[in-house]
Amino acid sequence: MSDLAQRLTSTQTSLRQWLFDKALPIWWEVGGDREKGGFYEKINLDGTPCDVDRRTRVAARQVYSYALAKTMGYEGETDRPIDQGLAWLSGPARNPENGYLYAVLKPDGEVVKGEFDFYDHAFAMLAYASAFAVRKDPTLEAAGTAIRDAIVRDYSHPIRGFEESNPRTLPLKTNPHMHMFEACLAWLEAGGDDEWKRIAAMIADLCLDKFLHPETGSLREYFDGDWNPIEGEMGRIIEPGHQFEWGWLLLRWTKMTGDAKYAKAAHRLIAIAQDYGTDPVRNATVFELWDDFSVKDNKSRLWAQTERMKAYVKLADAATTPAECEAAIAGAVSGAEGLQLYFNADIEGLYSDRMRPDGTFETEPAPASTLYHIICAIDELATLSL
Ligand SMILES: O=P(O)(O)OC[C@H]1O[C@@H](O)[C@@H](O)[C@@H](O)[C@@H]1O
Repeated sequence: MSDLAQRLTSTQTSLRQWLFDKALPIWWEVGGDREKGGFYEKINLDGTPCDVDRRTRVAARQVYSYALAKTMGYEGETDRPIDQGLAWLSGPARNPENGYLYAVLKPDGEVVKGEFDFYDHAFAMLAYASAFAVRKDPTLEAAGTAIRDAIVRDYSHPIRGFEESNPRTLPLKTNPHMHMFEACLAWLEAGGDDEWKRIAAMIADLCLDKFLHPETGSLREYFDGDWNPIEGEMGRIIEPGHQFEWGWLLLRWTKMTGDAKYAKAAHRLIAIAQDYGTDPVRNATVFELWDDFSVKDNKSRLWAQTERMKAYVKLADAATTPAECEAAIAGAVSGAEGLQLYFNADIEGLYSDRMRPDGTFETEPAPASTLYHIICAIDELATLSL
């Protein structure tokens, strides 16, 4: 067995064990709030729940995580966490007057941030898609499409894409579009209707036409109302984690559409994130660059390592030669080894979120929102073989 094949098998095995034996149990047994419903936002490093304000995306992401766990063959508890997350989304987090979701709640359900947040709604649609994929319950499809149709009705940009609020506030952001795209792809895979396809196609083209820098092919974050990069420093920010994440999505979209232009864009995004946004010394993808590819913020968050893995898995899948495939697998394995650096908490199943530029980690509670990234990357890695 080659060295790479050995590293692949070893990361696949140890990550799956960590996920099934440690992480999924603790993020339900401790992370699920049996009393007030929903999920705790974080778990303290001593293994106790950290009962701070809750972002709605956390309940949505936990639904996704436990639905995916079920499809991965995890035999622990999945139905109860899925039910508890869905109950939070359709209960305390939902404004009964208009069906939109509040973005942040106090643990007792009091609304902290009630304004429309496109990002959290994208995750709610992803949650319904993943629950629908494992249950085929038509009420889940109805809930997901109801959110989508309301957003199309109330928040469509006059030309294409979506607004952040109505009336408009700027900047417009690529990040929620990325997660809307992700939700659309999840719905298409789960058998959703053609409107998901229309929106996915619209976002993919908006990405290629406007989000990407016409000369360098990098993806920027913040835009004015006409989809030009916003003036000043904000318009120059590039997140390597997002280059990988869009790369992963665009490669999936290439497979669905057969159109090579999306793959070309994805290859470039992944190369940028690797060459300029990944520190070989720490084996860590960093947080932010400027659009000339100099480093803006050298800390490394866990989620970006999972995006690196996911992007390389899809590159391996799309490879046209054995050498290309092997290089992509090497990228995925290196991402997996980078991810494992974050699994350094005393209580297994918890993790660090932020690595400092010197390679040490911030000591802080583990965020629940990260499990969704990890499980997706582990599931993707499991598809590789050498
Ligand atoms: O910071 P949390 O909420 O855990 O999310 C982690 C990250 O997820 C990614 O998919 C991106 O959307 C990032 O912008 C975000 O920061």
